[in-house]
Amino acid sequence: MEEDIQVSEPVNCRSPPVVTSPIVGFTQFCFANCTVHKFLISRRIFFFFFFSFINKLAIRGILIELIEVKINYGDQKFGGAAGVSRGVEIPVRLREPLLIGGDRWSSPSRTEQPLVCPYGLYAEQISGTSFTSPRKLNQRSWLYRVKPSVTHEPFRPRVPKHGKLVSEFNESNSSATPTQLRWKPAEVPESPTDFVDGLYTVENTLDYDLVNALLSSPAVIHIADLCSFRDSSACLTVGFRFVVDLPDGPSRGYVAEIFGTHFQLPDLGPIGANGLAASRDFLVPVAWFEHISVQYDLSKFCPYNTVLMDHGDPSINTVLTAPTDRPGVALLDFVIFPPRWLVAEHTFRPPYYHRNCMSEFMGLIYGGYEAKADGFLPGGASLHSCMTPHGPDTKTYEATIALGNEAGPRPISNTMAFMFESCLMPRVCPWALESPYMDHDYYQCWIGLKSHFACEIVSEDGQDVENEHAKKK
Ligand SMILES: O=C(O)Cc1cc(O)ccc1O
Ligand SMILES: [Fe+2]
Repeated sequence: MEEDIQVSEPVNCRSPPVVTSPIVGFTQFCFANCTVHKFLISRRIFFFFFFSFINKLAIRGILIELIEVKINYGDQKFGGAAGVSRGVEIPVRLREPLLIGGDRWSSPSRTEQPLVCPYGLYAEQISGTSFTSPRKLNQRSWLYRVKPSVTHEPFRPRVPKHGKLVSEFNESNSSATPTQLRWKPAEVPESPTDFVDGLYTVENTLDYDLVNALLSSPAVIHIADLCSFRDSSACLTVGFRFVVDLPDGPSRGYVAEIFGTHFQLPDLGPIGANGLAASRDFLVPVAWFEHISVQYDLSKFCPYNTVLMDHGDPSINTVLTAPTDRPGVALLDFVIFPPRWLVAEHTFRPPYYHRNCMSEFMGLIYGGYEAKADGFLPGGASLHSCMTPHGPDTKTYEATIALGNEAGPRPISNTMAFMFESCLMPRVCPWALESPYMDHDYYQCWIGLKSHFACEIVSEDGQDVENEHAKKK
């Protein structure tokens, strides 16, 4: 926008800034608790995206998983709280002053709202929680802008032509299924496709009880691959306007959007003060109008893992969590499966077979995934709904058993999978179920699991089990 000026280098921001203008308005009204979208984009776009959630007049948080595209905000300037995303409770430097020209402060020193702000800027508050939220939960930022954000023309609806981006869910556009679902990676379209047209909804979670009881507001999850470096995630705050640019060409990915609570770093409990995602690694621009609220390079994640026996629960690799009112129950956990060493002794090391009362949407950013020898590919996705059984495919199981108990420490490398784990029941959109990329043979990856049951006592070190395997070969 013409009145916007470029103010200073964003702190830690690695990609060079590109000045863009918002040209498209899009307002989304969301009535579900969780929705998953995928998108494919094939051309550079200038995109103005305004997620507006009006149900119960609440502002919510969006998580965008970024793979290859760069996101620039169209017109936000930050001073005061220094671009701290209200969507993520991360202890970043508060009260960072706005830099203009790289060396001068514009943040008012004594008050958020002086009669006239430095440089003649307008002060504008953006509230992430209700005014009266308890202090420890209250989130807001003060922005100092060339012009307040109210200076815009009326919004025009901008809906994708394909009609597969939805935010109001009902019996006709979504259904729940206990079947394990998996999608192959979709191809990036050859025709020019911008972020809006490339975005489509995979699933949502609608919790009627919660909605009816007004305990928690509906939420939407989108999924997308978007970033200029492949290993990055970003947390965007609802209500922010941003521009999506494609400095590195076509991209595809995952966007998860939630409504209900804000993302925050998980408590570390007995892990102690260090480990997992460190707050210092969340890149927060200071005084810049083109930025993502919070950007996080997944390769910085410090994974914890079992060091003696048994396979730990994936929650150990939670990057961000959006809690519900129930302790330990997440509206959405963002969990990753990064490169790491496997060292457990006398242990089945891959993910265990399981049924989870939470639902699991997974995607693969690059490499392979430890539980699937075939079929789960970068850009693909899987959904294991509440209580849906899943686990390693037959090849992985057999290969693991074949290694036996003498398998030494082994690195898992060149991999980055992620999971969106939600307490809500996912409802899948018909176009996702009927997609040509749907892997209709997914169930076959387990059908080959043989019975190794033997009516004899097997020793706990698994020796006899191995013999039994050997006999059956
Ligand atoms: O299902 C999956 O592959 C995700 C997952 C990984 C793991 O290591 C343990 C449990 C789990 O749900
Ligand atoms: Fe799982």
